[in-house]
Amino acid sequence: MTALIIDGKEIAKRKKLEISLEVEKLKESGITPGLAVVLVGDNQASKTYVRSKQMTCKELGMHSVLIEYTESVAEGELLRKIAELNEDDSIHGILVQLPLPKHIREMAVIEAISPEKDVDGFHPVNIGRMMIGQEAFLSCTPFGILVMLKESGVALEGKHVVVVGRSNIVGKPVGQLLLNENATVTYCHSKTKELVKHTQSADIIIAAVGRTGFITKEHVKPGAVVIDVGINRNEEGKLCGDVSYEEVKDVAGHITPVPGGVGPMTITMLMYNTLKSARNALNKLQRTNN
Ligand SMILES: Nc1nc(=O)c2c([nH]1)NC[C@@H]1CN(c3ccc(C(=O)N[C@@H](CCC(=O)O)C(=O)O)cc3)C=[N+]21
Ligand SMILES: [Mg+2]
Repeated sequence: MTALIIDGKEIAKRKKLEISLEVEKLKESGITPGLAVVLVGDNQASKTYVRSKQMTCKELGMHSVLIEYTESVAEGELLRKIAELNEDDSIHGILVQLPLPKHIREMAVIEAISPEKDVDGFHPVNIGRMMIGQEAFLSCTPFGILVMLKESGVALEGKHVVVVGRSNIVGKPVGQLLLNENATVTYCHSKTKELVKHTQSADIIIAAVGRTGFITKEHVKPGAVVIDVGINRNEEGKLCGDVSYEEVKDVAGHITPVPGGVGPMTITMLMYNTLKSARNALNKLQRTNN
């Protein structure tokens, strides 16, 4: 048996087409969705991601601005820029590329972004709202995973999801999002005992550990859905997932590749969130004009 490959790139392409049509409509109402990306330092991977986000904005007819700082920028300067972007009506989404240099408190920066423009869905207000099932910006990677599963016809209700990894930007929110879909969710992490026992009982495994090839065929129940969130680079700079793809694909029912899986969905949901924020801004404008 060989797994069905969940083609993230293809699903992203369809979603981007839908988004671009919505952008067109919004433009007719006089609003162009705008995304501001803040990049600090010259981390090569960060630069690549940021470029890709900007290209996608352009492709979808959205406005984008890039604000760059050197590694030594003061936290205060960053916070002042964010305050300015919060007030800028041409900007509907603000994204500060992570990670930030050590002298900058990431949480202070994230909390400075207006929750209404937090298209990353990292602000505690959006995380909290998502947790209690309220309207919120959903974190892009978890949101992208949810869309991929739905588009692939994977049922979630009553299914056992095992999330391996508990980061604030992937592990924790993806588990919560799938819990909201009535899945039964287990979180595993570096201190988990007998990891294989847990993952072997999973209908869906979300691998978000940050270690190349960490999930092997022994972890996977035959027919399970395996979502690989890993974006590791090997010595040659090649992108590798957290799943040993070649062996797991013979056991799993569905699998996502790296590249071409979760990554393209992450960027697409960022575009979706920016569109949504622009739509919210238009609605607000129309309410105050009435
Ligand atoms: N504030 C903030 N928001 C983020 O959303 C954010 C961030 N910081 N810091 C870094 C991570 C990483 N991330 C990715 C986005 C797209 C791909 C992606 O499109 N990957 C392609 C391949 C890209 C390549 O070849 O390098 C793929 O998997 O097919 C990967 C990773 C967003 N992040
Ligand atoms: Mg830091």
